Amino acid sequence: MYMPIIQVNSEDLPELAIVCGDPRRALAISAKLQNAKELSFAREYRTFVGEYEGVRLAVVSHGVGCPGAAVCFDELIRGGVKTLIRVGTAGSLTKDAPAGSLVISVAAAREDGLTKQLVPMGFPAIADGSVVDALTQAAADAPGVVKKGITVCIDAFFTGVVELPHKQYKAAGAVAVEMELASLYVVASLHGARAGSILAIDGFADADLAGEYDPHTDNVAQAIERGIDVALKAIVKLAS
Ligand SMILES: O=P(O)(O)O[C@H]1O[C@H](CO)[C@@H](O)[C@H]1O
Ligand SMILES: O=c1cc[nH]c(=O)[nH]1
Repeated sequence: MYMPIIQVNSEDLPELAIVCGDPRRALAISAKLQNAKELSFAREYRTFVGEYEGVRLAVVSHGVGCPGAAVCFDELIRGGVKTLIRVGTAGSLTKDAPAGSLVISVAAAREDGLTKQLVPMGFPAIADGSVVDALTQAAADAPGVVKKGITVCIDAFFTGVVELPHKQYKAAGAVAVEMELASLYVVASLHGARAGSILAIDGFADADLAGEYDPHTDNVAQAIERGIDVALKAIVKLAS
């Protein structure tokens, strides 16, 4: 079966996948695979396949925001992918997870516009327990701060004239903010796939904590690198 948006044939897709926003990050992850092969680069969707420690996986970029990412997740799952780990970046809501930390997301608050068009708002956007466990075990030896918690998925990155709900989610104990996990968890649940995520913190998203935003530091780059390594180790655990 041909997946018309990501432009990949289902016959070429393995059952495990790492997904990420940035096509350049997909390329960087593919460089850690054996026998890596690029299948397509259509719009923001760049797809590689390869092996890591003998396990076949795909690495696919999904771009920024739930609507575009959901198209990618939907096609991957319809193409036979059964397990997806998102390796992303996020803004922190807690002093306990400063820039350079890693966050394992257990569930996402649905502050996006897309998933309400798929399921009623009462439906939770939740990570799969086995994926969370695999990420937690894989991260046990990772240096630096690794925090586990609820994340917020929201469409707005910059503020307009309406106040964003970051303060309320921070007060409720959410740990980080990003832009695609509601769609990943909802689409995976709707189609019987399992999904989870590890996020590198690139600054504070809450105005009370935020300083100058610079996601391009060595500290953040190293956290992304650690997140990729944790996700690859988790993929191996989930394959067995
Ligand atoms: O680093 P990625 O995976 O792109 O994730 C985060 O970064 C982007 C915003 O800069 C959004 O896609 C957000 O979810
Ligand atoms: O969505 C995102 C991603 C990274 N950092 C943020 O503050 N927000």
